[in-house]
Amino acid sequence: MTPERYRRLRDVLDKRQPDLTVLMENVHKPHNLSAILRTADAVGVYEAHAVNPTGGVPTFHDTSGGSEKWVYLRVHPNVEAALEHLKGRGFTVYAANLSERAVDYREVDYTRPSAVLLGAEKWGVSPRAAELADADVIIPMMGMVQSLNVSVAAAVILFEAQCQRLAAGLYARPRLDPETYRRTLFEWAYPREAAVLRRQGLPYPPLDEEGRIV
Ligand SMILES: C[S@@+](CC[C@H](N)C(=O)[O-])C[C@H]1O[C@@H](n2cnc3c(N)ncnc32)[C@H](O)[C@@H]1O
Repeated sequence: MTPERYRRLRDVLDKRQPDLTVLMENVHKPHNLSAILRTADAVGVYEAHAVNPTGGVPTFHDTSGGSEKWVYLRVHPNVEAALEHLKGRGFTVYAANLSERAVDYREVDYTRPSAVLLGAEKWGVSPRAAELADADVIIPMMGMVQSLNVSVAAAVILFEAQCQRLAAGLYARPRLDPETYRRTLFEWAYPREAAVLRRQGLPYPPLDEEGRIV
């Protein structure tokens, strides 16, 4: 761990947004999942969510650019559990959904705790997930094709959120609580050591100014 690398990790962590996330409902193609995580990393999502009925760990593709190392992914067994988890943490859930009731995605205030729900490649957001979400948002389509690729839709909406959050100054100071920040920094800086300590149930040691284990 060089001091430069340690500074870079801190710079990125300083911009992480614990109250902005995505929920991928049965987005099963590894290249789509990976592309969404890559965008999530770019806008500062701290933890992303996926509903995966098989309960398995989603697989990644090289389109992720390694972003699965920097964005935690929490997998839920079904949409009910995922929505309960997010709403219990104060998130408003916006379903990116091509429905009659959907509002233009730019009308939403993403500076408030926001989760963007994305639907499966073929079927879109399920009726149950749409029913549980707080609102539907749509990216207006002016062409012949009805919908965007799911990872493209995610990028359009997440970068609107980034734009609003930049204007509101939400990237100007660290947003993670100090304990989460400290824990995450250790896991990013020393992933192998962190995994061993976790398995042993031991706490992470502190790091010095230059990122060395004390
Ligand atoms: C390929 S689309 C699914 C199309 C599906 N036939 C449908 O009717 O929803 C995959 C996902 O991308 C998102 N998406 C794609 N285009 C969108 C748009 N114009 N507005 C909002 N979300 C969109 C939605 O979350 C959608 O579930």
